[in-house]
Amino acid sequence: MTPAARVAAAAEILDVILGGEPAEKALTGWARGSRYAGSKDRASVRDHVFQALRCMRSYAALGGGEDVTGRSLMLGAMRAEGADLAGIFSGEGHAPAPLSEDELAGGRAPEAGAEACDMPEWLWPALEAALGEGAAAEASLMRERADVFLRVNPLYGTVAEAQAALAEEGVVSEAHPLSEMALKVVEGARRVRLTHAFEDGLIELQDAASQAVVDWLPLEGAMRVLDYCAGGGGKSLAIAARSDAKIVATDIAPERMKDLPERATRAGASITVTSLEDLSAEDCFDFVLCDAPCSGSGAWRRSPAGKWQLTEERLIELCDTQVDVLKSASHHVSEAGQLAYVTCSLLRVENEDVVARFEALAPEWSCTAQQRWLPSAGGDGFFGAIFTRK
Ligand SMILES: C[S@@+](CC[C@H](N)C(=O)[O-])C[C@H]1O[C@@H](n2cnc3c(N)ncnc32)[C@H](O)[C@@H]1O
Repeated sequence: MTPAARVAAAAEILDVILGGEPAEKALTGWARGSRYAGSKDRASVRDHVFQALRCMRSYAALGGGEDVTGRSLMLGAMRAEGADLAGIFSGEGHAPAPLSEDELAGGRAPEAGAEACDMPEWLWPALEAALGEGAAAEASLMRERADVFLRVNPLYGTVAEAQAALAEEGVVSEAHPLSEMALKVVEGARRVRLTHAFEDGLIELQDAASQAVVDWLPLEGAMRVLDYCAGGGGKSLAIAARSDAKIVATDIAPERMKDLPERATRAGASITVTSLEDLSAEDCFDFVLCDAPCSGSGAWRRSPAGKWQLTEERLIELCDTQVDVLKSASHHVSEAGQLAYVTCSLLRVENEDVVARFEALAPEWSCTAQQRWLPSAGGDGFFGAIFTRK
C-alpha cells in the first residue's frame, strides 16, 4: 500500500469507530477484508488510527468541516504532520479523493487548553485541579504513543542477561529509572512476544510505572498477599517476582484472570486464582492490594478511546465503586495487615478524594502513605495509597 492508501484506510476505519465500533474490532474487520495489506501496512494503518484517537479534538479542529469524520481527522493529522496534502489527497489509485475547496480553506489551530491537549472539555477543570500548572504538559503527553516496557523476571535472570538475550533476537532495550527491573524497548517492540526471553518467562510486558507501584508497596514481612482486583494479573506477577508470600488473586470478573495461571507458570510463580465467592473460605491476609477499576486517565496513551467514552456519570459511578471495593477488600486484611489502593488515574476524585471518603466511612483505617506517578516520568500515570488500622 502507498502512504496515501494507508491514510485512506485509516479514515475508513475511523468512520467505523466513530459509528460506535470498538477500535480493535474495527481494525480487525478492516484487516480481514484487506488481504492485500502486508504486516507493515497493517502496522502503519493501526498507528494512524490510534494517533487520530489520541489527538481527536486537535485533529478535528485542524481538519475543519462541520462534522468529525475519518477523513477530516486524517486531514487534520496530515496538517499536524506538515505532510504534502496534494500528494496524499490525490485521488490516484487507493489514495483519498482530492480536497474540496471547503476542505482546503477549512481547518483552524486548536484552542489552548482542553482542545489543544486533546482532553474532553468537561474533564479539563478536574485535570487542572489534580495537576495544577502541569496539567497541559501532562495531558499533552497523552497525545503521544506510549513506550513499550518490559519487566525482567529475577527468578530467571538479571537485567543485563535479559537485555543480551533480547538483543540476540532483534529487540533493543535500555534500563529505565522508574524501576530497577524495567526495560524500555527502543527497537523491535513488535517482536517482543516472539522472543525466547518472553516465551521462557525471563520478561513480561508491563508498564514501567505499574512496576514502580509494586516496588513501592511495603510488602516486607507479608506472608499472605491478596490481589483483590487482579484482572490479567500484571500486579500479582510483579509481586511474585519480589516476594515469597503466598499470593491469592481474585476479581469480580473471573474471566479476566483466565490467562493468569499460564502466565504464572511461564514466570515460575505460584499464584492461587480464586473467585470472590470462594475468598470467604480463605484466612485474612497480611497485605491486600486493590488495583481498582478507574477512568484509566493515566493510561490514555495506550487506550485513547477511553478518554472520549468517559462521561461525568460514569466517573461518579467509578468513584463510588472504588470506595465500595476498598470497603469490601478491607474485611480480608488481618489485624496488623496493610491495605493498598492503586489507580491508573490522574484525577483527584478517584485518588485523594477516595482516600478521604474511605477514611470517613471506615474510621478504623488511616492512610499512612500516598504516592503519585506522572506520565512525565515516562510510564503511565498512577496513584497509590497505603492504609493501616489505627
Ligand atoms: C485496573 S483493573 C486491574 C488490573 C490488574 N491488577 C493488572 O495489573 O493487570 C481493575 C480490575 O478490577 C476488577 N473489579 C471491578 N470491580 C470489582 C470489585 N467490586 N471487586 C473486585 N474486582 C473488581 C475489574 O474486573 C478489573 O479486572
